[in-house]
Amino acid sequence: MPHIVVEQLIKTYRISERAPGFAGAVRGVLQRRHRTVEALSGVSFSLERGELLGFIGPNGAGKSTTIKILAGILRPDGGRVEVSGRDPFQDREQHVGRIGVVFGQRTQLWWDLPVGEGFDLLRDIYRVEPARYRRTRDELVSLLKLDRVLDQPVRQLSLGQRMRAEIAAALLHEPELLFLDEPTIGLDAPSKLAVRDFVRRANRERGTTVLLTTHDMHDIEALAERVIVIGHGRVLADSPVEALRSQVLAERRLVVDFAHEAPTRIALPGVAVLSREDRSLVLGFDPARTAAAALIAHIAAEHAVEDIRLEGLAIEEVISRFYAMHGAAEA
Ligand SMILES: Nc1ncnc2c1ncn2[C@@H]1O[C@H](COP(=O)(O)OP(=O)(O)OP(=O)(O)O)[C@@H](O)[C@H]1O
Repeated sequence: MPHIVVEQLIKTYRISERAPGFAGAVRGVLQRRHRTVEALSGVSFSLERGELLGFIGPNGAGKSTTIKILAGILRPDGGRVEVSGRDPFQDREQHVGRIGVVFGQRTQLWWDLPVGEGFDLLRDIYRVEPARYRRTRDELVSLLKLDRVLDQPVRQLSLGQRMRAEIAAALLHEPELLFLDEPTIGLDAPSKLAVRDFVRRANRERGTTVLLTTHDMHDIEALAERVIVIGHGRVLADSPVEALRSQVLAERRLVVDFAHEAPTRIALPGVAVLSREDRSLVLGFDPARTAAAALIAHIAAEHAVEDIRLEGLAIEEVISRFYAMHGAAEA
């Protein structure tokens, strides 16, 4: 049985509107006007135990709404959602004990309490058995390098320290499923690496299922094998990261540095010179017409070559092209 099953999920928000100015305020009191925003318009996917899924999409696509539904915080207006065979909203009490949630923009710790005391409170809330709690806490404190901040109130922590504390807090009760909503937002490079490394280990070593949303495509490249792209409340793609790359870019690039002046053309089907400098060429080629290996073999047989490398588009470029292709970004 999959860990998460989501079928045709629908969620609409009602927003009250009022006309500007005093008259608008008065009219608003007498007669409320509402507008609806369809955040999810039929989202379907499933996730197996132990998977690490990148859940991406432009601003306003519906990612956080989906996570809130999966976490049992929001009730969907339509469709089916099951996590470990349970309805997250209906079975909230059992559900919260099995999941961990990190919202990068919000804290689940107590602002004025020292980090260590916040952890102890979570132990009580989740009713974690004391010996087990100590073991898990000590492990998390050491892996996430939190020993020096345990006595500090959360409000005094740097963003990187706070995020590491948040991740530890979400894992103290050893959840089998972890939702990470923008866990690396605003972090410096070493902190990002530390968070990524930790998430990878939790997934590989403990088998924790992870659903990760992020705008940082390096997170995706470093962690996710599979991505779901959502836009305008719908799933636009659900595929391995590599497949997405080739879906966006049929053409691939080969850069060749020659030991002599670069030729002006390479006479093979589907191969074009994209740019040329005295000793180097950038070639675009369609791998369906000429495979990379055949192209490289052809060039090496005909010319003295100093260096040759295949170039893919950076994942960031792949995703932004994908959003553009599907008109996924907000207008
Ligand atoms: N509490 C709310 N009340 C009204 N509208 C909301 C609420 N929460 C989200 N929305 C709207 O629902 C849509 C989806 O929002 P959601 O936060 O799920 O997107 P997201 O993909 O997480 O975006 P981002 O990348 O900007 O965080 C947006 O149009 C948003 O304005």
